[in-house]
Amino acid sequence: MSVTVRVPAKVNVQLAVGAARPDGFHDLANVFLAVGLYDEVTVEAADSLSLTCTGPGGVAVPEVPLDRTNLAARAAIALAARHGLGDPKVRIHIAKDIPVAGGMAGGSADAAGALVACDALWGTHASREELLDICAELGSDVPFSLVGGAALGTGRGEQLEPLDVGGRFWWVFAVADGGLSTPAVYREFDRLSPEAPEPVASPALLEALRTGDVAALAATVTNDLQPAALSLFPSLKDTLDAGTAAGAAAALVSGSGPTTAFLAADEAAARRVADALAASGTCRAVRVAASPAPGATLL
Ligand SMILES: C[C@](O)(CO)[C@H](O)COP(=O)(O)OP(=O)(O)OC[C@H]1O[C@@H](n2ccc(N)nc2=O)[C@H](O)[C@@H]1O
Ligand SMILES: Nc1ncnc2c1ncn2[C@@H]1O[C@H](COP(=O)(O)OP(=O)(O)OP(=O)(O)O)[C@@H](O)[C@H]1O
Repeated sequence: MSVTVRVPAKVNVQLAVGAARPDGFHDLANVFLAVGLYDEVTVEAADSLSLTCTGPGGVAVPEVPLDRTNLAARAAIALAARHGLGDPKVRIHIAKDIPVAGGMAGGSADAAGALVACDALWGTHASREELLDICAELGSDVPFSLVGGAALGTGRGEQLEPLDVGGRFWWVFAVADGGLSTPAVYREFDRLSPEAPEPVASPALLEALRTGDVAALAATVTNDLQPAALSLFPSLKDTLDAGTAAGAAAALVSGSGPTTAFLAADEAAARRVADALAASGTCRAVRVAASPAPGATLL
């Protein structure tokens, strides 16, 4: 028997970042929105833990580790340990469609997917709270990958409050040539903003989400990590400019980057922006997706 779980990517429509905490993390006001780009995690019983990963068209994805450091493997190990199952005897396959190291929480999605899939395979019946606890141990973005939709993340982003979304938002994502390390971007943030104020969610942005108002959301999206990502990856400015010139309602770096995100008025506008970005030569690939999207879902 095998179990497959589908998990979404995310974009941060507001990422307000405070000063570094003593534990090295940063307090956030992190408004997550799940978008309709998905990885699928399939698990089946085996003699020992093993992992495979393929991208679109079944090609290998060399950036993704296939050992026990992979977040999906770590999720299986954590669930098995909590339930006294020892080393997990499971074969995990990740069908990856979320850009890797792109600031879209692809690894986090795989962790949430593997957790839900193993829980179903093993019949461990973990409660929602237990699943969220394990997610938070695995990474700051992982709890949101489990719940999907839209949520305000506080603390280091792991404490979630679900948010209402009153409509559909269309996005274009420009995948950069190369990746950015999340810790490196946070370190650059510290260098550029040593006196960062306490992060606060924007009431106008939450209202724009609640009413499904694209123009209002476009006017209120912000990412405090954007200057740091641009400092480490200056050519992202060309991508942002190309999307803006093509008529995007808003252009921003997605999370810690280097994927850039463009909010469009509707699906037709998103397709036009995507075509212009693809022709601009400022990015490696372009994806169109709608939000919100559901969290980890058993198929
Ligand atoms: C940039 C975002 O993707 C926005 O959602 C997240 O804040 C990053 O979440 P993530 O990749 O799940 O991050 P984690 O795996 O928890 O942490 C990786 C590293 O990012 C930095 N980090 C992460 C989250 C946070 N609130 N403050 C941080 O400073 C720390 O250096 C940490 O060692
Ligand atoms: N299942 C996984 N999928 C992708 N990368 C993984 C996975 N497990 C571990 N990694 C490692 O994590 C790094 C970051 O990958 P990921 O795609 O999660 O980045 P990201 O989208 O920038 O994450 P975030 O938005 O949460 O900061 C990769 O370079 C890879 O070495």
